[in-house]
Amino acid sequence: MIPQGSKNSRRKPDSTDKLTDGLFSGVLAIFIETGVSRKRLQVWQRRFEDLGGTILTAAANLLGRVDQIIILAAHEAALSKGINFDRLGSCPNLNFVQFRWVEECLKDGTLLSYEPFLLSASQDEHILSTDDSRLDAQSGPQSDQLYVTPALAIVPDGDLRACSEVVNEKRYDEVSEECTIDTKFKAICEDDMPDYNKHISRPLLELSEIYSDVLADEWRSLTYRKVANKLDRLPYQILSADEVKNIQGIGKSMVDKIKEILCTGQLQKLFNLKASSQASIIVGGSYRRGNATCGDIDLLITHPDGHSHKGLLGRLVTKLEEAQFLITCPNPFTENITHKVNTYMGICKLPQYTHHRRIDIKIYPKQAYAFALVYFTGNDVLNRRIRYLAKKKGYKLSDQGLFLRVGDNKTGMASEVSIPCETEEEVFQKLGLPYPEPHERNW
Ligand SMILES: Nc1ccn([C@H]2C[C@H](O)[C@@H](COP(=O)(O)OP(=O)(O)OP(=O)(O)O)O2)c(=O)n1
Ligand SMILES: [Mn+2]
Repeated sequence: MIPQGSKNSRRKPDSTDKLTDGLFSGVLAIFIETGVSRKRLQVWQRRFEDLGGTILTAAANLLGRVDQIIILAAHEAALSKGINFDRLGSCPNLNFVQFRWVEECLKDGTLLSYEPFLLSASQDEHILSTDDSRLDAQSGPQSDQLYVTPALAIVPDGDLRACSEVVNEKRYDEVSEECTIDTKFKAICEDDMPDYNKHISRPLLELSEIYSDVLADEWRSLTYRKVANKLDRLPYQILSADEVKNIQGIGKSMVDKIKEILCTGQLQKLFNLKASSQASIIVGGSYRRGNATCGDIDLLITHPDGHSHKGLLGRLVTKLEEAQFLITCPNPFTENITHKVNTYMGICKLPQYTHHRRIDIKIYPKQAYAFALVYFTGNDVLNRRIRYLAKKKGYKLSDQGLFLRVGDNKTGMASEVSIPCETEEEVFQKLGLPYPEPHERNW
């Protein structure tokens, strides 16, 4: 539970306080579906969440966990549906507010006071339990039966008469003493919300990034990012996976992942993806041969799953440009469609250095990687020799593979399918050569 007054710099919004992105940031709400069209409800809910609000289900068990929550409903009668007041009962700032408040906030671009939009309700279980025959959702609660308890602070100062028809006079004083507009807004606006759930949201965000940057699965990436954002906005700490079931838009498989993070402190799926993804990267050329100086950087990349290398170069280059490592060139890509090799040829610079360096990044499919490694490790003299040797043996050797020549050697025609080699050792073996370590390839 968030102790009252433990948060610093909470502000009371005023009409000049224009908020946009985080308009509903830190606001926990339960939307009561009764008495409003599903479409309208969905529009409000989407806008509310997009602007930072968190929607909980009516079944949310928040006993002792939150100090501020609003119940949004079309009208007072709708409040009788589906709210478990036992579970919300210890929330000191529980407000019942018309949907119109959301609409007006959106129109105004500011977080408006609840005051003009407050609904009267009772948490008395005898009156508001869903199966209570005394409540009629169509005609609304009978006025003489509805009253407010101090814990349910819904009546604003100076507005006591407005509710006089439905509020038991005897309880009025208690209510007004405890409830002021200030307390209602106390927890809503926060300049710097503590990171209650970063330990859960961080691994989910990492998953989102891997899905987007490495696996090009934007849909999954978005799903994880959305859930991580929802958790970041919560003004309380999630202690059990059961609690996230009550947050709108978090499905069973996500609940399972959150449960795993809470129980084990990590996420096996993330661990596996990290272990298998950004691919296999080797710096080739003179660097790999161990030369003291290098003319450029030759990066060779593949992905072990055989297909995730596709589209990787674009995403990688974008990231490295964003990191200001790669210097954008006017036309940096050359794509060899026939052989499915992606090449970036450009310039790079580390932030702390003044010198720029030439860099080539080449991405190969897994089945060609061993041949590419041999070729781009070089040196060029060795390459010419082994190409010549391969030709004499009836093959054509390139960075793409080892192809059996067809017809007579002069035509240069070769099979389209390479002899499979997974490692450089195998390439040299197929050519009948002993394997030279990279540093032994300076011919
Ligand atoms: N005409 C060429 C050019 C290159 N290569 C192969 C062998 C090279 O070792 C490798 C990388 O090319 P580089 O031009 O980057 O050469 P190095 O990395 O060997 O040397 P440097 O330090 O000059 O970059 O590609 C080749 O076989 N024939
Ligand atoms: Mn080089």
